[in-house]
Amino acid sequence: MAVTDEQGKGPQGPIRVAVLGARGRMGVEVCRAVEEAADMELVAALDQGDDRSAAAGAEVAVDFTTPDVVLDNLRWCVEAGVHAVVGTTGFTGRRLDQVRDWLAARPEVGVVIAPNFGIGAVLMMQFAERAARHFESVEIIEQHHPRKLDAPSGTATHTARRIAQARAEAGLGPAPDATKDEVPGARGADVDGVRVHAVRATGLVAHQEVLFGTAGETLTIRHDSYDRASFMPGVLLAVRAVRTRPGLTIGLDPLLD
Ligand SMILES: NC(=O)c1ccc[n+]([C@@H]2O[C@H](COP(=O)([O-])OP(=O)(O)OC[C@H]3O[C@@H](n4cnc5c(N)ncnc54)[C@H](O)[C@@H]3O)[C@@H](O)[C@H]2O)c1
Ligand SMILES: O=C(O)C1=N[C@H](C(=O)O)CCC1
Repeated sequence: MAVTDEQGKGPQGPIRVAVLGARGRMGVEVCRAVEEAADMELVAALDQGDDRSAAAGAEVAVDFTTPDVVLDNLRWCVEAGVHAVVGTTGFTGRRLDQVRDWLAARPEVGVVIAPNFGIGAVLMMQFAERAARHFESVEIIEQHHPRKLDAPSGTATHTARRIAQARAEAGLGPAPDATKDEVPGARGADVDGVRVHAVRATGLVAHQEVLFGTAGETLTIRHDSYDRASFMPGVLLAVRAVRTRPGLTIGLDPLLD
């Protein structure tokens, strides 16, 4: 593994980065950001059907593919000793345990999996977690472009889990809801007891509102990504950090702190 300093410019030069999903909406943006970063070098830009072994020369692989292929990519990275930064969604608790198992056999490898690399989105989730114990009601409304494959979004699912955990720790029960008669789906998905509503519309990129309510007041915490450029500072931050963070890091929070 290459020896590099904190900025990535070590005796062996810039951080060698491979991008998986390079022709996708995020992949194109990540390739551009890596090429523009003075301390990084794009050594492989791979998409479906390409030979993955071209990424073996990378120190860090960035994966923005699809939930059905990401685990296979990640397993390959860990086994090849390539650190991984993963933005692809679909990580259930079981999938994360699977990644931990692979990492146990390669403890020097680092993996960062973040449902959202937008700094504003990371703060929105932190604020929502902090507010959670003060409000009896909470619902999440996420809005995305219509070509998105998964619903609800990884960000909304992650936010809901964090809110549910904070509510449980505060001893809050289920949010009040008298609904008896429901058109299926009208009340959204139930993620750990938190209702999540997924909107898809042309013109949107990635947006989320967390709506809290209690007697006489509501609090809305909202984040908007209008452009995929919003994710790039977080992706580059993770690429720089992952080499010195062996094991699994979930979310960008520990890197921001
Ligand atoms: N964490 C974040 O901040 C963040 C931000 C945006 C999107 N996402 C997530 O990233 C993922 C990708 O989003 P997108 O909008 O770029 O999707 P996309 O469909 O535009 O791109 C996915 C790309 O992966 C490629 N691909 C499929 N199988 C592959 C394989 N086996 N190897 C290499 N490439 C393969 C596809 O051909 C495609 O080019 C989604 O899960 C999305 O939810 C996360
Ligand atoms: O465009 C997408 O797809 C996005 N996916 C992530 C999610 O599911 O939360 C992050 C936001 C954009």
